[in-house]
Amino acid sequence: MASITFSGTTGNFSLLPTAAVSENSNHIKDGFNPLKKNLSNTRKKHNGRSLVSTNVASPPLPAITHPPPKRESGNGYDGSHVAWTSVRQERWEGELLVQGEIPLWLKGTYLRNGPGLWHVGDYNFRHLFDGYAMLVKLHFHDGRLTAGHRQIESEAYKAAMKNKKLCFREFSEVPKPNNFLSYIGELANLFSGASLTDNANTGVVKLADGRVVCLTETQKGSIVIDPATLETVGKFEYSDTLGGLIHSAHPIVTDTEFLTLLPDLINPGYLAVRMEPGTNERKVIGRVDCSRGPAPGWVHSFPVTEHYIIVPEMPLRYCAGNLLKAEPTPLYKFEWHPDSKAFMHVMCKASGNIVASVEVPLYITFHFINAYEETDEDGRVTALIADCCEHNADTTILDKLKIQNLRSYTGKDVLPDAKVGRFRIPLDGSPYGNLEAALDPNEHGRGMDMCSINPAFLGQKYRYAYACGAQRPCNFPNTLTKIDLVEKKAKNWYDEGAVPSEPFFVARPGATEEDDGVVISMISAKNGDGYALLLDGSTFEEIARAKFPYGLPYGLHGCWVPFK
Ligand SMILES: CC1=C(/C=C/C(C)=C/C=C/C(C)=C/C=C/C=C(C)/C=C/C=O)C(C)(C)CCC1
Ligand SMILES: [Fe+2]
Repeated sequence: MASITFSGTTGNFSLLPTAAVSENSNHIKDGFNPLKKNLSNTRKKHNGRSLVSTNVASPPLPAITHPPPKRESGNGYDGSHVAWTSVRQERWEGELLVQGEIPLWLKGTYLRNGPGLWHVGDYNFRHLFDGYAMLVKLHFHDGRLTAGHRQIESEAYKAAMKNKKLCFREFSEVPKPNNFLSYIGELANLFSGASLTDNANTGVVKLADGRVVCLTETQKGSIVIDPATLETVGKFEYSDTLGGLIHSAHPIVTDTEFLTLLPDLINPGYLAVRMEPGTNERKVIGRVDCSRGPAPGWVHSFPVTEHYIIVPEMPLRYCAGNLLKAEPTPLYKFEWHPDSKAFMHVMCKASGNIVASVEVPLYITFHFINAYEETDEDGRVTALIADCCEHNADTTILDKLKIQNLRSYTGKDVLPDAKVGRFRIPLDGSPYGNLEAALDPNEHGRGMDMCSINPAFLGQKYRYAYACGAQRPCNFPNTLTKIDLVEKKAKNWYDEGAVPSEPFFVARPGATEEDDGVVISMISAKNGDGYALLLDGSTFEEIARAKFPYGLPYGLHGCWVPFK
């Protein structure tokens, strides 16, 4: 009888395949079945029920595995932390044993998207953002937790699995042409967008009409999934004729609309567009022209206030030349143009008119946290405040996120400093805006990214943000941090050697305080474990955790699908 162990290159990686209770269960080496370990270790009474980690709810599934790449491949892989180790199984589902108490009001599914597979065959990808998208779900019901993961079946992923090689252009990876003719064909495909990836590995949003869409920065990488099964339903096809190839990876999604920005690489600028629930048609609200620089700035996310869309224009700009290159450049598809300056543009949501375009200090941000309007005593809006995770205008963060750098941590403090950058954008016609730290960055170890807020405070004056900070030395943000923007203080959660993913706030139904709710994160632990963690949104103390039967790779952004 064939037996496959999943002992990985880390030596501490264990994975309970979905096939554990299926006809494929012979694929698990007896002494290595973590289900057995769980059964013996974790039969406990909880809320009067006997809880064991079991996957009996899962239907028999094919055991599609992703064998780890050979160590000898010579491109930097040393398998040092489970956060940066590809998941071995295409999918899994099961109930987790919960330590602590999950509040009974927490009913629904937390979904987290992110790269989960960083190799095809023996070829290792170079950058964190190259990995093939993997969804993780945590389904909370009656104080219990059913979890799972599944690869998103994008064209890029399916083609790589079928042909055992990279077939589409990813963030830093480009497929190797077989010959000169195919190179020419490849260039043509690039202009049409055909060779760009649809690997939707960045975020996941629940639209007001109930559809759940995974996203990346290519428009074609908008993929509808089923939040219960994590199955790939199909492409989200935009029915309009706006064209373009890329968009912001972080649309603003509310009960009434979906707003996003489409950078225009031909006539440098941005289109702000709106899509109504139940439709696939984006309509133009307005346009911002870039007055300086050869191309628009990278726009991974953007903030909104009640009445305005803020269009950030960073000096880290898209670069058509770099898009065409076969090998990654130091700044990938982008270029740093400090001479072209940095701007914040303000567009009226209702009219599409630009009401301010101010020059601001140079900055680098991927993630805006929130924004709101400042008013005078007559209720007139005098300025906008926009907060972001700001990397001190230093582009080196992109390099630090190379997989090889993440995997080869030596204990030295190499994470570049970051802060909560607070922009003040005057609406009185002044040409300049300010950018300052909203609190002393030492409060959060000078690490700052992957943020969430109470969604009821979107576009409103707010007090709390949840993000990943740093406890130094480190090479990656390693704390969960609650930022109090009024007291200018941070409270940090830390587990030595652990890599936590974005803390996601879910408000308690009926809450009247901004921080009344829970914060969900998934942790890739030092010993190779993976666990879901629940912190109290107010005290920031742990209230529950639940261990997966396998280690979790790092993930990016999540969303909440409430139980109906
Ligand atoms: C595939 C193409 C592109 C893809 C761009 C992608 C996938 C961008 C993803 C960006 C992400 C996930 C940014 C996250 C930042 C997180 C940070 C800084 C965390 C820091 C921690 O300290 C384009 C580049 C759009 C070009 C076309 C092809
Ligand atoms: Fe992001």
